[in-house]
Parts: sequence; structure tokens; C-alpha cells
Amino acid sequence: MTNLPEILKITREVGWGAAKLLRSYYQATANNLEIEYKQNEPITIADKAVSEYILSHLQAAFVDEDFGYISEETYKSQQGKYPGELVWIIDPLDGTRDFINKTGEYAIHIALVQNTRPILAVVAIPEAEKIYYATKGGGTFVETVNGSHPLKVAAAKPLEDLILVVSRSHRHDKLEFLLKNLPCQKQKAIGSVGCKVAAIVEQQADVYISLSGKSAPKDWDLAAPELILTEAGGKFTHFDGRPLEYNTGDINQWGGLLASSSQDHEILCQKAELTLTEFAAK
Ligand SMILES: Nc1ncnc2c1ncn2[C@@H]1O[C@H](COP(=O)(O)O)[C@@H](OP(=O)(O)O)[C@H]1O
Ligand SMILES: [Mg+2]
Repeated sequence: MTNLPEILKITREVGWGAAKLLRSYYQATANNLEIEYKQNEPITIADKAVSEYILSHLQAAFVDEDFGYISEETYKSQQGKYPGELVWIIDPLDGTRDFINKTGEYAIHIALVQNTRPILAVVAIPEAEKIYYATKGGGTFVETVNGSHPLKVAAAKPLEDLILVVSRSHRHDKLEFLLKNLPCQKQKAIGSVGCKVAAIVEQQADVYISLSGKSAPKDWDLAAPELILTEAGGKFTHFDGRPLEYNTGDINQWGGLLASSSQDHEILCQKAELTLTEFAAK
């Protein structure tokens, strides 16, 4: 395999190119985004164009490599898991609703997964003109036009001072009950998982909670943001402490997931599980 630093260099370039392309769609006010709905989730021509851009550039750069490719826009529910060891998991536009509603909170996720776990990640945030990148064991960095520097999550603070970020559009009764009963009541809505994790590694937030309802977030929503967070010193697990796994055959990430700046991660997970038991008993 081409070495990881070389793969990262190429992926960062692809991330910047994809960010520029996606931003051009965001800023073209006269553009008809040709919004369609797939299982209740919107898709625009920008999702498709950026997916095509990322896939074609990665495939051209790694013609000699035995990589699989899973992109939100080209994924077919019957395709099952990629049988090889290394697979790219790509979300060309995470936060499509926020993209359409012009909140600026949208991101691009590119992760390389080895045997169900991410080993390399790029999260691009076009409106901030930043990319975040990480490799397993190599730390997390933020890059702007002025260069890059490492990032670490915030130091420990009291539970009640932790700032929690949560989805703006994927809300339901069970999640609302959970959010109301957590010890951290400083809560704000941010679109896109990439943008939520960026807020945590930039020390503007501390905790992110995702709880599936009738639908669940998918591998491409989480693989890249997870590595960006954990390499910055944070934790990202199921409420029961299990690590997330990708390319398992079920693209959905069911259940409760908690991402945090790590101090008190286990306490928050236990509290979340307890609160769900209370909800079930209502
Ligand atoms: N309960 C859920 N069901 C389906 N998708 C979910 C979800 N929660 C989060 N997601 C996905 O996670 C991404 C971020 O969501 P949010 O901005 O609400 O936090 C979105 O990806 P896409 O925009 O790529 O579809 C969204 O579809
Ligand atoms: Mg997404």
C-alpha cells in the first residue's frame, strides 16, 4: 500500500478541491439545486457533482491500489459490505438540509477504513475555508490558507459547564427527553456531524449526542468525524461503550452514540442509557 502520509497528502488536496466545488454551488444563488428526496433525506445536484469529483480524483490517484469505495451518492442498499481490507467511505455533502437552508453548516467527509475502523480522515468545512485531517496515531490538524497546526479537545471542566451540540433536523421525542434529562443543559443545534465535531476539536463545544429514530445516521456521516475527534483526544462510542464499526454490511449506525472531549465520557454514557430506560418505562 502507498504509505499513509502520501495518501493523506493526496486526500487533503482532494478535500480542498471538493470544498471549492461545493462552495461554488452554495454561493450560486441563481442555481437550481434540483432537490430530490431519497428515504426522506434531500439530495441536490451539488451532492452528486462533489461525489463524482472525489471518487474520480481518488480513483485516478490510486489506480494501483486495491481500495473499495462507498459514497453516499453511489451507494446501493443491496451492495452489502466491501470484501477487501481497505475502503474509502465518503459523504460528499454532510448537512444537506443546512446547505439548502443556507446556515453555512455543511461539510465533506472522506475516511479510509481498514477492517471496520478509520485510519485516515479529512473533514472539509467550505464556509470556514478549513479542512481537518487525522491519521490513526498521528493526531488531528486543522489547515487553512495560512498553514496547519495540531488540535486538542478542551481540558476537563464541570459536567454542568459542558456544551452539547445536537442535530438541528433529526429530532424526535426520545431524543428530546434524553436532552432534557442530561446534566449538561448548555445545548446548541449545529448542522452536519463534521461541523459538530469541528466545534468540539476547536474547543467551542464538548459533547455530541446522536440517537437513531425510525432512521439512523450512516457510516459516511460518522467515519471521518470520529477519527478527527479521537485523534484530538476525544472519545466517540455507543452509549454502552462499544466502538463504532464501519463496512459491516449494515450501513446504518443504530442506537445511541456519544462523542465527547473525553473527560466524563463514561458518566455521560451511563446517564444516557439510564435516561433511555426511564423513557421506555414512561
Ligand atoms: N436519525 C437519523 N436518520 C438518518 N440520518 C441521520 C440521522 N441523524 C443524522 N443523520 C445524518 O447525519 C447527517 C447530519 O445530520 P444533522 O445535520 O441533522 O446532524 C445528515 O447527513 P446528510 O446531510 O449527508 O444526509 C443526516 O442525514
Ligand atoms: Mg451525511
